[in-house]
Amino acid sequence: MKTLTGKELAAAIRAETAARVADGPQPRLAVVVATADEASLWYVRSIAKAASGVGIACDLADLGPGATATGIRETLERLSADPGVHGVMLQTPLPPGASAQELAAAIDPAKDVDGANPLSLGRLAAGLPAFAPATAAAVMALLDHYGVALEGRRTVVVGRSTVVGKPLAHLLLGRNATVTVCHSRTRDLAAVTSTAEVLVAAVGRAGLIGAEHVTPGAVVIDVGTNPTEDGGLAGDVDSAAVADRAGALTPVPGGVGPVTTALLLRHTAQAADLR
Ligand SMILES: NC(=O)C1=CN([C@@H]2O[C@H](COP(=O)(O)OP(=O)(O)OC[C@H]3O[C@@H](n4cnc5c(N)ncnc54)[C@H](OP(=O)(O)O)[C@@H]3O)[C@@H](O)[C@H]2O)C=CC1
Ligand SMILES: Nc1nc(=O)c2c([nH]1)NC[C@@H]1CN(c3ccc(C(=O)N[C@@H](CCC(=O)O)C(=O)O)cc3)C=[N+]21
Repeated sequence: MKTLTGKELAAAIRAETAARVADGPQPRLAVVVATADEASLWYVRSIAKAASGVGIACDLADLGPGATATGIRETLERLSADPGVHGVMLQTPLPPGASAQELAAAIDPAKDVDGANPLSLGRLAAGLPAFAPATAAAVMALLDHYGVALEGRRTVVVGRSTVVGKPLAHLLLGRNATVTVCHSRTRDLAAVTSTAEVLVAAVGRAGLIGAEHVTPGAVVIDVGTNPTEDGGLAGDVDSAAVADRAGALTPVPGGVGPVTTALLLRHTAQAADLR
């Protein structure tokens, strides 16, 4: 089995972004946070660090876990109207009573670098230019980087969230793949995923995908980032179990994650250019 690492691809995307940024005025990304979730805060810190590495300014608007939907909306509206800000991202999870889907409508689509505004998803579905959620874009970038053919091929996405599964299904359709989307109500998951030549797991359950879910030779992309008891990170795929069956697998950590962060920054540089 081949291991499809994301670190080199992420480094190449960051280098390309840094070169692009060096030519013009400094792009600015604003990240709105309203959570104490440790995994989420880790991601925010890694965005800030990577941004500074490529010459993008990163502002954190930390409203805290007690933030209200109104407070979050007003912050998103203010940042959307601020000509000095080029990218706006609303980090999830949000406090109870605040809906990411509803609030994301307050992000100017021109600054929606994580593709969270429903308008961005609609444009993506219609085949119009739009920012895709960085994670969905990262899956496509990894498939392209490793030369995985998509046209006409059977692809199965496990997970239908607005951040990953749904936008990814549209991106795959746009490349003429044959796409099946599974979720928690799917009957006999293994029977469906076994049809996949390309299988993407975006669920959030460590080790859900085992040998019985994978057909021999399949390319498997693991989006899951599940915290383990020892402070580590596990994917949705039981990598030891599928090692003898999969043709290729992305590792966790070191697979989709680093590419996601790099693409969020590329999107921010693009948003600054397009202004
Ligand atoms: N590396 C990265 O850049 C990123 C990683 N992630 C990770 O990806 C994973 C998914 O994230 P996200 O999409 O936000 O998660 P959500 O919880 O929003 O969605 C999970 C999806 O999985 C489905 N699901 C849950 N249990 C099962 C099951 N037993 N069988 C089949 N489907 C199931 C759900 O179905 P239903 O709709 O029916 O509830 C839902 O569609 C998480 O581990 C997250 O941490 C997320 C974003 C970025
Ligand atoms: N609006 C929104 N968009 C997101 O994209 C989003 C979000 N909210 N909320 C939280 C999740 C989680 N997420 C990760 C991204 C990168 C890594 C990543 O790079 N992880 C490293 C390892 C980290 C470690 O070792 O702890 C890796 O996979 O190599 C992880 C997790 C994006 N998310």
